Amino acid sequence: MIQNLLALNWKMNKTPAEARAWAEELRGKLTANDTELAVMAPAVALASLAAHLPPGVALGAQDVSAHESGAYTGETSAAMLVDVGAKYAVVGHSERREYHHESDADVAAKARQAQANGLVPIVCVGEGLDVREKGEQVAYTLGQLEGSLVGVGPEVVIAYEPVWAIGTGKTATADDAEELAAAIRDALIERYGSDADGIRILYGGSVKPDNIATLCARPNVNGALVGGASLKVPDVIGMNDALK
Ligand SMILES: O=C(CO)COP(=O)(O)O
Repeated sequence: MIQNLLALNWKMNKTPAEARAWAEELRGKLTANDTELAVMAPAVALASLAAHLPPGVALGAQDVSAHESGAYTGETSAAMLVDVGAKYAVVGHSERREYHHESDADVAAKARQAQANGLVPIVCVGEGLDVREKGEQVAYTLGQLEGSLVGVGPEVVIAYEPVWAIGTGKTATADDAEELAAAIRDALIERYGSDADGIRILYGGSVKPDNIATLCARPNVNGALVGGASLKVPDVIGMNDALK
């Protein structure tokens, strides 16, 4: 049985003060279940969250540099993220791929760098609307996955996020999510053998308290990567409770 991961991607929302208020509001409200909860916060909010998150809630970054250290103005290294208490780093989110032109090779380099420093990369893949309309979502997404995992070990989380479902209110059906998650699982088994057994595959795209249970009930979907619904504590409690 793989433990579900509820990964909250705040994107570019919340100052450190707002992050602290969110963490304090969350305190005492989480009922224990088998789900791991993790917050992917803006880098400048990580220290504040590390000091104020309820025990057991993990911390993550939304990106990480592909480089160890040095003259890379504006970047944040994996070692810095580990030092501030992060366990995870999202890599290859579709917004990074689109707005920052990150290629699969860039994403793989970031994932390798994360792993080399003990961070668990959450590698994002998923097709756009044009690909979905042509029915080519499986081949496209598996191609992205292959390129994004070059040299990357099995200590990884995969997030399937169809771009057409992100922030649009259009959720993939549980069948859509499972179709891709199962294909991703097969590709991971081919790549890692039995080491793939424990790899969590998340679904992301307009996940909310009222649809998360259905999406994550499928055998190959082991949690969710949530944007909009991660910002308000009652929604987070609702999603966490729904995964019981
Ligand atoms: O991009 C996402 C999480 O990484 C999904 O965002 P929404 O949940 O807002 O659709």
